[in-house]
Amino acid sequence: MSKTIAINAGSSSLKWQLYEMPEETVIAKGLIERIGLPESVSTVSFAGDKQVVTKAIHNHTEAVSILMNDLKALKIIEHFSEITGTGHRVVAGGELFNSSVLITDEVAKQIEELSDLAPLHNPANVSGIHAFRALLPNATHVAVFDTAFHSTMPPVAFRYPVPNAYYDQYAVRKYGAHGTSHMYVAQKAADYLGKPLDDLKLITAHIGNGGSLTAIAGGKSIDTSMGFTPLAGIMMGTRTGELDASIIPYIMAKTGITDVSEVIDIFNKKSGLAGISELSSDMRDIIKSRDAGDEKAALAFDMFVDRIQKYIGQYLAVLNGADAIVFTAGIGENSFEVRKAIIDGLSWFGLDIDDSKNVVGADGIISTPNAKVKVLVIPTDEELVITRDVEKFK
Ligand SMILES: Nc1ncnc2c1ncn2[C@@H]1O[C@H](COP(=O)(O)OP(=O)(O)O)[C@@H](O)[C@H]1O
Ligand SMILES: CC(=O)OP(=O)(O)O
Ligand SMILES: [Mg+2]
Repeated sequence: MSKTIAINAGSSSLKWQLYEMPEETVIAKGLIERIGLPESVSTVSFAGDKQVVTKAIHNHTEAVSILMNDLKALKIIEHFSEITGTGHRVVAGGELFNSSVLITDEVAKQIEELSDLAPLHNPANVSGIHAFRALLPNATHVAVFDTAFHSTMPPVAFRYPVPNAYYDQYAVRKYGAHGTSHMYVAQKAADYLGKPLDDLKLITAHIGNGGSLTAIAGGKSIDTSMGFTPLAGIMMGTRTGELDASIIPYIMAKTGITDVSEVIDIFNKKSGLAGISELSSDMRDIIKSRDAGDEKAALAFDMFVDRIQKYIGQYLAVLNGADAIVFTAGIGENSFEVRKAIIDGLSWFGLDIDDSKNVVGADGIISTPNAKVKVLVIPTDEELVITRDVEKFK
């Protein structure tokens, strides 16, 4: 018996779970959310109790300190040395990492150097790695990459139509993200549908603060909406998703911004739901304001839904039809409003939501029995996938 902790740093959150392994028993888990927003919330569940603390948490380094402090203060563990394994979600592995690896000084450096491919994420992932390697010098530390699952994409999907030299010399290509989540919910969907994953065509929609859709055939990622970095694809909490690259020099010329990284920073951090609503990046806030009559929040909601519908349309084409669409992550798991708005607009494709199943706490199939393409809600478990990978190195 030994304890392993999985650390999942997202753009707005830090999720962790401490497991007794190999039993996969969850000893305690935590969710630090709304990082960087007013009223961040830290929730720890342990021994049947739930502690919820609301306070400003400015960045992921602060979130990691809170987590470490809680482990001892809440008596979840007596000594840090009880933790013999740590698994770290790393968003970008580039072409260097196609599977999980043991973290050495060299690997930690490489992950840091890959930050250009995930500027909101890899630096946060690295801060968790450094903190835990310093705290637990004798534990097994493993990096689990979001991009690994997408390494099966064919060139027709992962190449950009730019001159070949950019790929050949600089590896400019689509890498995707959220791979552990897409993989996990695809496997679960096969269980729900009662068919082998090998025989299924699925569209998985991981919709959180960051979000991506993946076309999965026979359990393999064949296309995904995130790109060279997690800026691409659907509209997100603070990110633009897809847009015409010509906008960049145009905005620079019009506004007088001279540093291109400033524009990219605006596209990463001040756009998406936050940019259109001028209110919040958080879908709960958007829905509340829309319902209260706020027009900008309503437009933000509608644009968000529109972009997801378009990717579903694309992937129905890429897969030449699909057996099911799976919703997961913060918004996909929790917002029946978002799910309904998306599916109601796709009835021509044989999608039909069952309102009595599309409710708070939905889990499993939420489409009607006659729907040609099934719709499912499956809570993701990136932490479990990460922890299982740590065990392979122990
Ligand atoms: N009950 C809910 N209704 C609507 N949206 C929700 C609900 N709970 C969480 N969300 C949304 O989920 C998003 C965060 O998703 P999450 O997967 O945790 O993000 P991250 O990308 O940081 O991992 C936020 O936009 C939040 O508003
Ligand atoms: C890659 C990415 O956007 O991750 P998250 O949704 O956790 O921010
Ligand atoms: Mg996430």
